[in-house]
Amino acid sequence: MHAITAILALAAGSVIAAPVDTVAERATATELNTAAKAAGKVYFGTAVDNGDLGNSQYTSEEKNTADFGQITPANSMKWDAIEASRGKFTYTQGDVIANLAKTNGQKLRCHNLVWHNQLPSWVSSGNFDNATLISIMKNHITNEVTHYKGQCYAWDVVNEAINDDGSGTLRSDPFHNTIGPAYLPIAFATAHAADPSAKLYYNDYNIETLGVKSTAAQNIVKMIKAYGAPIDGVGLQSHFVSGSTPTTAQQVANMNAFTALGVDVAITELDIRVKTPETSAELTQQATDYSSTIKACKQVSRCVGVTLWDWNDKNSWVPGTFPGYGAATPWDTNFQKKTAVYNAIISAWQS
Ligand SMILES: O[C@@H]1[C@@H](O)[C@H](O[C@@H]2CO[C@@H](O[C@@H]3CO[C@@H](O)[C@H](O)[C@H]3O)[C@H](O)[C@H]2O)OC[C@H]1O
Repeated sequence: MHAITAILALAAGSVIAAPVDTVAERATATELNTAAKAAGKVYFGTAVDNGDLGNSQYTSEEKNTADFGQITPANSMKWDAIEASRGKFTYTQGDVIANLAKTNGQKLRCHNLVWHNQLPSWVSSGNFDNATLISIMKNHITNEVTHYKGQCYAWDVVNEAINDDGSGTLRSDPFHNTIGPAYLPIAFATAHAADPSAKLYYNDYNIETLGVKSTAAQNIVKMIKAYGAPIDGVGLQSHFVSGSTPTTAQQVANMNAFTALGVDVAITELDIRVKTPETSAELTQQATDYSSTIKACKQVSRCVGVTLWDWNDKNSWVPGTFPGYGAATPWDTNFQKKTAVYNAIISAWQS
């Protein structure tokens, strides 16, 4: 169900096309992306991984823009995929995802430029001095952002810079260890110079409720701005566990702390894992947890959209990463919709 476009005549001779979101439209938007847009959001989307594209059941749903108006490459734009050897840039796999977005009319969230994981060993073990590593990082960012210039709605510029030890300090990784905290504003300023129209995000997990790590992420936003570099948003990854997913109120309070700093927020990697084998009671709880999370984004006007990581249990990274857990997405391993979860998301957008 697409938004009706009304033509509003304003001043003499000037005509502006504006989307009209009517009550009737909101009530009849019955797919994930159409419902999100009817609720005023920019998109509802999903991660897409190149290795999954050989399956026609997968691709026919992946390109269904009624459900997914946005896609994120799960792996193919990461440093190890793009610049596995110093100065040798390979865009084949990233281009496959970028072209899918273009062909299907989906927004592209580009992911990611600077991260301690999936970083080739020539960078992680290179023991470069400060000036050399700054030059390597800037060259990587400039080359990749320029290659995708005009195609990325947003870039996750820096991923997961904060420690998990409850200290709120920056992670010990090659960038922080060598360049210091300034690597963050340098990365954002470099990305902006290469594509001024892409929205630039800091993206992390366990920053979805107020607390030490969320405060550290807020401090990153402040620091980037204090250096005079641009930052447009914070990505709340939202890899949740069913039964201990934060409440709507907790997520809203946290989102508001970020938006008070003048940035957007987005739920960038939503999945809600359950202990496997899953019971029907657990799947009912999971539907409630999806609902709580969507309601939070619905209630915060600067929460621009939600991305699933991934949309189905067959291709989800969860069972391989969190042993004993799975069934984390709204579609099962046979690509069948989990009706309770799917409908809970739609109802939450309509709430
Ligand atoms: O063997 C690797 C395999 O382990 C790798 O898995 C990917 C790891 O990253 C996953 O995405 C991240 C999940 O959470 C956040 O921390 C990050 O922001 C995301 O990038 C991705 O879904 C997995 O497929 O894939 C490549 C294989 O060579």
